[in-house]
Amino acid sequence: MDTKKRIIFVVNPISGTHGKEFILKLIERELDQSMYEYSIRKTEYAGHASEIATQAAAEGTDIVVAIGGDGTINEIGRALIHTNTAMGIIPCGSGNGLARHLHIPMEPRGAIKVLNAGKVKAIDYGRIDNRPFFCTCGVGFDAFVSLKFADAGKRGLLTYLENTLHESLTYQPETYEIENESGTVRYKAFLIACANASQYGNNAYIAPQASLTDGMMDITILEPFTVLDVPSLSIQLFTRTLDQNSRIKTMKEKSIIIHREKEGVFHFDGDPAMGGKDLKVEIIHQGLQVIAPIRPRRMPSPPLNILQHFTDFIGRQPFTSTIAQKHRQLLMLNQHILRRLSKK
Ligand SMILES: Nc1ncnc2c1ncn2[C@@H]1O[C@H](COP(=O)(O)OP(=O)(O)OP(=O)(O)O)[C@@H](O)[C@H]1O
Repeated sequence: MDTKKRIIFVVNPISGTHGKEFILKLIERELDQSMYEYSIRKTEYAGHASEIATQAAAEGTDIVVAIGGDGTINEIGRALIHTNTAMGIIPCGSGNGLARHLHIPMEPRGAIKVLNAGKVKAIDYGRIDNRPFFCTCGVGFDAFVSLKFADAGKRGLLTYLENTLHESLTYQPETYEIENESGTVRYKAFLIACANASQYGNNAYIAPQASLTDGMMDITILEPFTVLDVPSLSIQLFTRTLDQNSRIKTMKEKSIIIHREKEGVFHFDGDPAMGGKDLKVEIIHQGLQVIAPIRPRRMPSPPLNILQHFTDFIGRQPFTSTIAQKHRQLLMLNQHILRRLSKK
């Protein structure tokens, strides 16, 4: 009887970085084929990764590996929750928040080694308005940016850049009420982030204390701020100390309801969706199996030089040959710059 485990690699050809053909060759060379038999599927449209993963789980596939970013991970993760199929990750997005939190190496060879080690770990996931998320979700400026970003393809790069940058400068904080078991608290906020993982991606730690296994979500509320707050907020975002800023309020909860003045956009793992005035956000403990490093590498000391960090980020963006890919990468880059702006 064949005792090899079955893996399906799901490639999102349009996600952030890395040439995907190179990764497919590496898989052939580096994956332990005495342990695994594998197949590869490429997504053809948004939502396709979810369909592939749902079918894989129904067929009893052992592991579905996302070759993409947090959007692809969301699609695959939500199809695998509460199944016996584990999710693996070869990080290929522009932010890679979940993979970074799990200490999965950013280089594909290292990520394949993690698959070969085959260590399965159960992690929590969240739901906002019944939509699963694995990294972060929220309302406010971030959700607004995710919506602008989703519309960008239809309206063209220049219009997108112009509108989003302009609106980021004039974005007005809104009033929200957060209801938990002990009552309701009102906040005026630029954004409210509900975090399962500690970061948005690119080591931007919106919820530095968040854990994927504590059954709780870390809520970060960014209250209105002035230009004088910008330097400390931006440094603290990248040095895992944002929770020390006086403009930031934090809570740890299993479940909350966000009440807002009107219906509108929220985001889940960076993708926008429209919702009503009241949004239930909750964490489900250990609902997803993931393949993660046996012993996470020690966390590096907090980076002190934010400029270096930003330069590293810019330097990591490859320039690919087709105009469409360049277009998309520019959009990605802009999205991440805006994400940074939104935390300042
Ligand atoms: N073949 C496809 N055509 C169009 N869209 C796709 C296709 N496959 C997947 N998608 C969508 O592409 C979006 C972006 O992918 P993903 O989030 O993985 O990359 P990223 O945005 O570069 O990474 P990150 O979220 O880490 O910044 C996802 O929301 C996914 O639904």
